[in-house]
Amino acid sequence: MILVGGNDTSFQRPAPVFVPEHRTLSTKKSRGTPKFAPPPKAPVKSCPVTRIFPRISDYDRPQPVSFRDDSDTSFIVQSPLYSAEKTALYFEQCYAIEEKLGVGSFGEVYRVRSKEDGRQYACKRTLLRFRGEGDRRRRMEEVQKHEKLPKHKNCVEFYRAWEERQHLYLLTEVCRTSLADMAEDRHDLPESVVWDYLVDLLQGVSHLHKHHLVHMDIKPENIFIGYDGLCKLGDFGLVIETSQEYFEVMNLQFGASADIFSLGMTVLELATDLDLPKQGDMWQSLRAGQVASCAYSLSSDLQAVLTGLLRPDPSERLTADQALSLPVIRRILLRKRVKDIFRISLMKAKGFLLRIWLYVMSFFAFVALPITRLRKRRRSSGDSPNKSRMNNSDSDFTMGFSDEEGLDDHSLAQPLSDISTSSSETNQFLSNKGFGNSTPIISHFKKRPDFFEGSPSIRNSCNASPRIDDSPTFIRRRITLPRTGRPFTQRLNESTSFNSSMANTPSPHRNVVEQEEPAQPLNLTSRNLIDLFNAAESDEE
Ligand SMILES: Nc1ncnc2c1ncn2[C@@H]1O[C@H](COP(=O)(O)OP(=O)(O)OP(=O)(O)O)[C@@H](O)[C@H]1O
Repeated sequence: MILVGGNDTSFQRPAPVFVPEHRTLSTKKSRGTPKFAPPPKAPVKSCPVTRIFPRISDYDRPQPVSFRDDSDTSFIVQSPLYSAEKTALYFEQCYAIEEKLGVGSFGEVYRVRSKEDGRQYACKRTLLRFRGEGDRRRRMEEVQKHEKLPKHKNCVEFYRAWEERQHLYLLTEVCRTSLADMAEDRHDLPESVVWDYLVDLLQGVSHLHKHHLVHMDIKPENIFIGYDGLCKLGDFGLVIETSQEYFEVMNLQFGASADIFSLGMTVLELATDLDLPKQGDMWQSLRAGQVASCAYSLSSDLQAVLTGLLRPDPSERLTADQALSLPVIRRILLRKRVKDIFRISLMKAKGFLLRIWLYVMSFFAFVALPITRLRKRRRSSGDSPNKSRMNNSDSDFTMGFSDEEGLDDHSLAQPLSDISTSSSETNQFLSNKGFGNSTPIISHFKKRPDFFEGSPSIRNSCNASPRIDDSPTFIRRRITLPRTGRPFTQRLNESTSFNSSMANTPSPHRNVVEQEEPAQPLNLTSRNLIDLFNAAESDEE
C-alpha cells in the first residue's frame, strides 16, 4: 500500500542537480570550420510594385546623410559623374564594385573604387529597404556615431553616407581583413604581432574614451587590419556617448572598463588561438580573473598585462591610458612609431632617389646603428661599470633617437622627466589599484624587475638589440636638460627594490647622475630625420 501525504517525503519531487560543465576549450585550428555562418536571408513575401514599375520619387533620389553642421553634403549634386536623369543608382554611377567583402546582419560590404578620385573604399549598403521611418532613423544612428568620432589611425575612418531608394550607404576606409578572419587563417601568430595589435587597440580605445565614447562591442569581428598594417577598431553601431553629465558617472566608468575587458578577451583569444567560451564554468573562471589557465603558453609579461585588463572588478581594471603608460608598452609603442614612420614614408615616397635614401636611413636606424652601439658597449665593458653606463646614455630601444619629441601619442606626451620614475610609478599605481603582493601580477613584477625596462621576451619578440648590462640592479632614468631641452637616458647604479617609495628615496648616486651633462653626439641627425617623418606622417593624416 502506498502512503501519500503525512510526513513521508519519499514521494516529493527530487531537487534538480546542476551537472557541472566540463567543456574544454577548442582551438581555432582544430575546429577548422568557420565559427560564424552568415545569418539566413529574410524571406521575400511579395514583389514590391516599384520593382515591376520603377518609379523614382524625390524620396528615392540620393540624399546625403549627415548630422554635422560642417560636413560636406554637396558631394552628390557636385559629382560630375552623377546624372539624376539616369535610372542607375548614384552608387553605380560613381563607384565600381571590386569585391564583396562580406555580409553582416544588416548590411553587405563591398570594396569599391571611386570613379572620381580613383581611391578604394569600403561601402556598406543596408541589406533590406527601410521598414518604416523608425527603422530608417535607427540605421541613420550609425552615421551619427561615426561622425562623432574624430579621425584616428587606430579607428576605421568614416568618409560619407547617403541614402537612395530606401537603402543606406556608408563609405569608410577599406581594410585588408577583420581580426576574426585573420585568426581563422593564422593559428601561430608570433607574440610580437600580438603586442603590436594590443598597443594599436589600446590607442584606439583610449581615443574613444577620451572623446567620451564607449564602443560596447569590441570583438575580433569588429576589429580590422588596415592596409597600413595597423589594427583598427570598427563597427561603431553600438557606440554610446557618455558626455551627458548623468551618464558620466555610470557609463563612462563602467562602459569604459567593459571595453577594456572585451579588449583583453580579444587579445587573449588572438594570442592563444582558443575559442573563448561565452558561458559556462570556463567563462566564469575567466570572468573571475583566472587568466593563467588559458594563457599559460604566453610570456609572463603578456599574461601580466592581460591580467590587468581582465581584473574582475571594473574599478581595479587598467584603463587604456594606464595600460599605455606601462613602460613595457611604452617601449613597444616607441619602437612601433618609428617603424611606422619609416614604413609610411616609404609607401608615400614617390621619387626613386627618395626611396633609396629612405631605405638607406632605415638600414642605419634598424641595423647599423644598433650593431654599432652594441659593439661600443662591448668595447667599453672593460671600463668601470658606472662609467660605461654613463657613456651609453641612449638605450637600444630608442635606437639612437635621443628623445621622443614629435611622437604625438598621448602616452609619449607624458613629460619625459616623469619617465625617470616610471618603474616605481607603475608599481605604485598597480599597488594603489589593489594589486596586493599575493596577486599574480604584482608577484610577477617583483620577480621580474626588467618587466618595467622591456623584458628579454619582449625585446626578442620585437627584434630589439640585446642589452648587455641588463642586470636587474640597474634602472634607466631619463633626465631633461633645461639648457638644451634635450632629454637623454642614463642608467643608474641603483638598487631596484620595487617598492613605491623608491622614487622619493634619495639615492647615494643621485647627486652624481643628476648633474647636467651635454647630450651625446649622435651618429645620425636623428632629430632632423624624425621631424621629416613626422611631417610626412601628419601630411598623410
Ligand atoms: N571597412 C571594412 N574593410 C574590410 N572589410 C569590412 C569592412 N567593414 C566590414 N567589412 C567586412 O564585411 C562584413 C560585414 O560587415 P559588418 O560586420 O560591419 O556588417 P554588419 O551588418 O554591421 O554586421 P553585424 O551587425 O553582424 O556586425 C564583415 O565580414 C567584415 O569583415
